[in-house]
Amino acid sequence: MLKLDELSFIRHQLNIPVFAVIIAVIILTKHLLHRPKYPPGPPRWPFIGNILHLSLKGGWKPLTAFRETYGDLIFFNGLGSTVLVLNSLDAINDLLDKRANISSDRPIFTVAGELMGLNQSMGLIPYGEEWREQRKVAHMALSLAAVKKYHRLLELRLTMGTIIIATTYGISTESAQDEYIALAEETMKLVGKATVPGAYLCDLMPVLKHLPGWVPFRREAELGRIMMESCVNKPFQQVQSEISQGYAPPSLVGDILTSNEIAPRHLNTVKWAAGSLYGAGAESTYATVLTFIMAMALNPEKQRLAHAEMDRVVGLERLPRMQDRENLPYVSAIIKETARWHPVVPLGIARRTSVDDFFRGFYIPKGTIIIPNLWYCLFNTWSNFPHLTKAFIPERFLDTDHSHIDPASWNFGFGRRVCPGKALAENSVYILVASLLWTFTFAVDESEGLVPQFTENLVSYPKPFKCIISPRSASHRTLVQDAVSNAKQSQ
Ligand code: HEM
Repeated sequence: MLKLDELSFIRHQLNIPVFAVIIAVIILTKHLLHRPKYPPGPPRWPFIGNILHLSLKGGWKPLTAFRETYGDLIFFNGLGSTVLVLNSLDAINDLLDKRANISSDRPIFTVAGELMGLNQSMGLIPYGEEWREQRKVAHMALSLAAVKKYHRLLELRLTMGTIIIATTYGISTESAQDEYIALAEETMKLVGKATVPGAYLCDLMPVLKHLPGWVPFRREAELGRIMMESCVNKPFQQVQSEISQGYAPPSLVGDILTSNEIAPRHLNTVKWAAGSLYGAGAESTYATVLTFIMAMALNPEKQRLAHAEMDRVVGLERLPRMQDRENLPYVSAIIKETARWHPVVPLGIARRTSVDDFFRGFYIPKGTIIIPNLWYCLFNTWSNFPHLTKAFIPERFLDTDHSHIDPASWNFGFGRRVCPGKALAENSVYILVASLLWTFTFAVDESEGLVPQFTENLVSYPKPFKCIISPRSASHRTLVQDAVSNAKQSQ
C-alpha cells in the first residue's frame, strides 16, 4: 500500500496525465479482481449486455447451441435482468431441489402475469403464503390417495380437460365440452405463447407496459385477461350457484365450499387453485398423447411388440384397465421413452432466485431467472451415440441395471414446485396410451411422409401431421363402439 507522501513524490516525478492513467488502471484492476464472477455466457455489449442473445423463439435450440461453447451453466445479463440456463440434470437438481429455499420463485412475466392476470394462478404466483394455500387446495384433489377415486372416470378414456372439469367442478362432460373446454383451449394458446421467458420485449423492459392500449402486444394482453377471467370465474360461479340452489354434484370446489367455513379471502384462493389445474394439466397430457401417436407411426416394429404384450396380458375381450399396468412393462417403457424422445415441457417452467447466492463458485444475483434446459439434458445423456439419442428405443427402460434415468424423476419438475398433478397425469397417460394401443394401429401415410416437428411454446407438442389410424380388427372396433355407448349411458 502506498503512503500519501510517497504518492505525492511519485506525482511530482511523473506528469499529471500519466499519473492519472496509473491510478485509473489500479482502480480498474481492483474493480475487475473484486467483480463478482458470473457463470460464462456470450460476450456482453455495454448497457444492453447480452440479454438479447436470449431469444427463446427457437425453443431449446438456441440454448443448446450455446451449450457447446459455454458448458452446463450459461449466464445472460443486461437491461437489469439476469438469466441462468442449466444444461445438466445434476445442476438442475442441485439448484432447484437441494436449494429449493432460494430457487422456488417464478419469474415476473409482465405481459402474461401482470397484464393478463395470470400471476394469480398457481403456476406463476410468487413463492409465498398464497402459493402455499393454493398448493394445499390442489393436494386435496391430486394427492396419490385422492387420485385413486378417479380410476373409474379415467377408464372412460376421457380427455384430461374433461376429467379436470368434471372432478374440479362436477360439470358433466358434454356441457364441459360446449361451454368450457373450447374457451380454455383458446386461452391456453395465448398463455402458452406468453409464458416463454423473453416472449415479449415488455418482459425485459417492463416500462413498455405503459404504452397505449392499441399497441399489438397490449391488445393481445387485454384479450388474454378477459379470456383468463372468464375461464376461472365461469365454472366457479356455476358451482356457487348450484350450491345456493341446494344441489351441486360432488367436486373439489363444491366439497370445499360446502364443507368448511370459507373466509372470503380464501374464496379467491380456491377459485384460482381450481382454475390453475385445467391450464397446467390439460395441454401437457394432450401433448404427451400426440407425441406418443407420432412415435408409434414412425416405429411400427415397437408398436408390434406393444400389441403382442397387450394381446398376451389384456386379451381380445376387453379394454385395458388401470390394474393391468404392472403387467404391461413394455407399454410402460413406451410411455417413458415418449417422454425422453420429446419432453413436452422441454425448458421446464422457469424459476427465479430470491437471494444473492454463489452456485458452483459463480455469483448468481437475486432475481436471476433459472431455465432448466431439460431437452439438452436428455439429449446429452446419450450424446456419444447420437443415433441412439434420436431413435425411439423403449427397451432402454427395460434394462435390469436401471442405467437410464426414469423420466418420472425430471418430466414433472423439481423441488417444492414439482407438478402437483403428477399422479393424475401418469394414470391418465397410461390409460389413454394403453387403450389407443389396444384398439388401433398407427402408420405413416407413405404418400405424405412424416418428419417429426414440434411447437416451441412452453408446452411443446407435435406440429400437425398426417398418419393413418386403423382399428386393429373388426372385433376391436365393435368392442370399442360398445364401450363408448355403455360409457355414455352411465354418465
Ligand atoms: C404429462 C402431463 C404433465 C407434465 C409433463 C407436467 C409437467 C409439469 C412441470 C415440468 C411443471 C413445472 C414444475 C417446476 O417448476 O419444477 C408443472 C407444474 C404444474 N403442473 Fe404439471 N404436468 C403435467 C400434468 C399436470 C396435471 C394433470 C395437472 C393438474 C391436474 C398439473 C398441474 C400443475 C400445476 C398447478 C403446476 C404449477 C405448480 C407450481 O408452480 O407450484 N400438471 N407441471
